[in-house]
Amino acid sequence: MFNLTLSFSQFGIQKTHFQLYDCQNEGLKSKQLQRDKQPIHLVTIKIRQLLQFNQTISVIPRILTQPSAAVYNDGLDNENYDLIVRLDDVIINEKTGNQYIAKELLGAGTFGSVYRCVKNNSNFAIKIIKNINAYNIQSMKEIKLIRFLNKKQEHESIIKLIDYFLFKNHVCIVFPLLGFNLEELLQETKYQGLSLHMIKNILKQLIAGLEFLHSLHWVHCDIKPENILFTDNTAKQIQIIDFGSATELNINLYYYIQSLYYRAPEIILGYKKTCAIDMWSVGCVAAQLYLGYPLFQGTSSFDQLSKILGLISMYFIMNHQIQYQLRIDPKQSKMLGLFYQREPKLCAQKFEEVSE
Ligand SMILES: Nc1ncnc2c1ncn2[C@@H]1O[C@H](COP(=O)(O)OP(=O)(O)OP(=O)(O)O)[C@@H](O)[C@H]1O
Repeated sequence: MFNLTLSFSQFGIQKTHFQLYDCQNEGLKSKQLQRDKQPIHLVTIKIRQLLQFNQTISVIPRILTQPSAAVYNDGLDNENYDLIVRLDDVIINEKTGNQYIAKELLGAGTFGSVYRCVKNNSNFAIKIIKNINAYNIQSMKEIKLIRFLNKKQEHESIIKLIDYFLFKNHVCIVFPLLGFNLEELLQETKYQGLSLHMIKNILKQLIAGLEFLHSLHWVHCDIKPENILFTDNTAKQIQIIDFGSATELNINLYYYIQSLYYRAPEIILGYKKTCAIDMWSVGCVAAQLYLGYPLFQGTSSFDQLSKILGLISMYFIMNHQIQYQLRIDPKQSKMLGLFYQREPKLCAQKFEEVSE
């Protein structure tokens, strides 16, 4: 909590709620003003009314984390075990003294929330893992793998690790700040799909990154548009992120991996995983970039499999004329050719053929 001279614009642009405290009454008079619930002019009037009393007003910085109510870890965490982070909170690596100042929430996933932070005028992305034991263990594996990959080669398609530490019982992983992800890019196109030239550029880099990962006998296990980010706004270079689900090739898992729309049939059927499961996801991503929407939108594992079989069997059985008569989207059928090549190099070749 800190004192400041109020300026209305400071409040007008808030996306989430903020709290006002009357210092003369030491926290007794708390007003939670929610922009979603009250029109902004009402909020402004209330602030004006408060100012007329010529009181010193302190503002608790805007909470970036959602939900924002304190529940666990002595009030430090919310109901999802996420650390509650406020604007300008300092996230410190106690060992090195590195201080990162929280600026904005970039995204939230299963394992934690990612914030844009600033240190010495440079931007970083910090993934703050939920305070859950299994997730802590998983995040340590993610750190170990990215360190291993970075050490082998600073591959341009793989995210780099900058720092990691424990802060208020949360594992924090510091990455370079990247640009938008492929899902956000599709959103920008109003889900109309990208040009073949752009898809080709993205896929080449994605396949090169996976080829490198697979050559070291690791499988990413969660390739999807949200985990492929451009390094900056020029939208030229991509990087693969989120190695939290990655596993070594020879380790058998007895639970479902991969996000449903990008899940390979052999995983749904319970067969042993190979690097080819990542290539299945690449095929799904390729189709999505072209079509603008996910090719197989199953509602369950079973439904996912039946959607895959439905489309693939059509590809086998029907010639182009029949496809046209049945009004099958020719874009969909064209992209299906990609699914038969699950070896990165051959897939790249096939893509060249398809996109010519
Ligand atoms: N380095 C980065 N720069 C910019 N944004 C990022 C960065 N890392 C992650 N993000 C954003 O945060 C989101 C969540 O990150 P991430 O996938 O690592 O979290 P997660 O908890 O492992 O998610 P999931 O539920 O997919 O496993 C991403 O989709 C992306 O939009």
